[in-house]
Amino acid sequence: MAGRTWDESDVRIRANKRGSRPRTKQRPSHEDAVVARVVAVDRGRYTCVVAEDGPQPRTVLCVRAKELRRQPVVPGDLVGVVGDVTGAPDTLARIVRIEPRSTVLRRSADDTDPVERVIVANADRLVLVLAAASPTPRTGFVDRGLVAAWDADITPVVCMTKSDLADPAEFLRYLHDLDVLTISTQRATDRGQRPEAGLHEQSLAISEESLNRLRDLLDGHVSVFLGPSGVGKSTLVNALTGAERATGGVNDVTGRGRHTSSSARALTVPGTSPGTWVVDTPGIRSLGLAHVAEEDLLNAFTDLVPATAECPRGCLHTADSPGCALDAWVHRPEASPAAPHRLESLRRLLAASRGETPRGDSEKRLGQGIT
Ligand SMILES: Nc1nc2c(ncn2[C@@H]2O[C@H](COP(=O)(O)OP(=O)(O)OP(=O)(O)O)[C@@H](O)[C@H]2O)c(=O)[nH]1
Ligand SMILES: [Zn+2]
Repeated sequence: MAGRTWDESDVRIRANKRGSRPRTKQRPSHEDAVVARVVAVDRGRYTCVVAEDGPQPRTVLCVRAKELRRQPVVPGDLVGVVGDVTGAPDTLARIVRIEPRSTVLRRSADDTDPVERVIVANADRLVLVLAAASPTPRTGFVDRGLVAAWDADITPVVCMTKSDLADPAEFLRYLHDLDVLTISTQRATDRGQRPEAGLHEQSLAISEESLNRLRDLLDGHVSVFLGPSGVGKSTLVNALTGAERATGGVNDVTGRGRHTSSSARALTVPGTSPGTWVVDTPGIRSLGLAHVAEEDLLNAFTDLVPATAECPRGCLHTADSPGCALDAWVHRPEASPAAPHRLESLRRLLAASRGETPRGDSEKRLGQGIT
């Protein structure tokens, strides 16, 4: 066999040899399926984009094949689609396969709800949106978001909006020792800078400099945006994507443009490379963490993990856990100067994943509220 190179014909020969197996047991292979990205889900109809990397991506409306009935298909999913995939009006294609997911962002309705739902697939960034002021940023929201992101193997980003109203630096210090990307955005001050006519006239204009930095951060990624009400998430998503989701203030008067659907949707970002998506999550304010295992959280603190070997069996590593080795370890010379802060962060996040909220009721509502 030396020097023999394999090619496609070899593969076919081997496949034929196995062809005597009863065919009925084999699922249809749908070799003709084209790969598409699910961008929106609405009452059994899936809006998918075919050829997202090509010069002419097109939108195709799909249903889910019977054999996939029990499997959730969510925005961000890459799926195999057969049938009429031209995207012509009144055509309906069929999703026959869900490609393996690189990540899944799940949520339980709250910390005690054992039922978890996949809300977005294949995201690699979770952008936690907070305002520097109005409303006052809450640490609980960030703690919970970080837990959700790390648990799902998604890179968290903290985005502070309204930095024209207050300096976000103080709040961002809270994230000091955590390996978290941060960015701040603000409204445009230049009165000459207007949103393109008719595009997002309802939205406040965001500074072009902020938007450029954001686009750099998002480029080539699938980013889920999550934020409490009123932080300016829609304003930001509109500015980035040219979408027209109603923003606070204006719609209250006109009642126009309010989207009633609360499911996530993926949007492209003009000015970025193909494959860049922003996933908007209207109506989802936070993520219940009932499904998050504490070990997974601990594993995000790679510097602290070895020290837990000295903990008593079953140690919860909380401040009042008897004999937790972490307390002493963070003050040892070999630990980094940041270690005590890191331990504080870990404990905060462990508390969040257990549904404990150290800061009273208003924090609790913000952290867990789902509207
Ligand atoms: N000063 C200032 N105001 C902003 C900024 N971004 C958004 N806003 C305003 O904040 C308010 C809330 O913005 P939205 O985009 O509706 O906030 P949201 O987070 O989508 O809120 P929901 O629609 O409740 O989810 C609006 O009046 C915006 O004009 C900003 O960077 N600076
Ligand atoms: Zn311990």
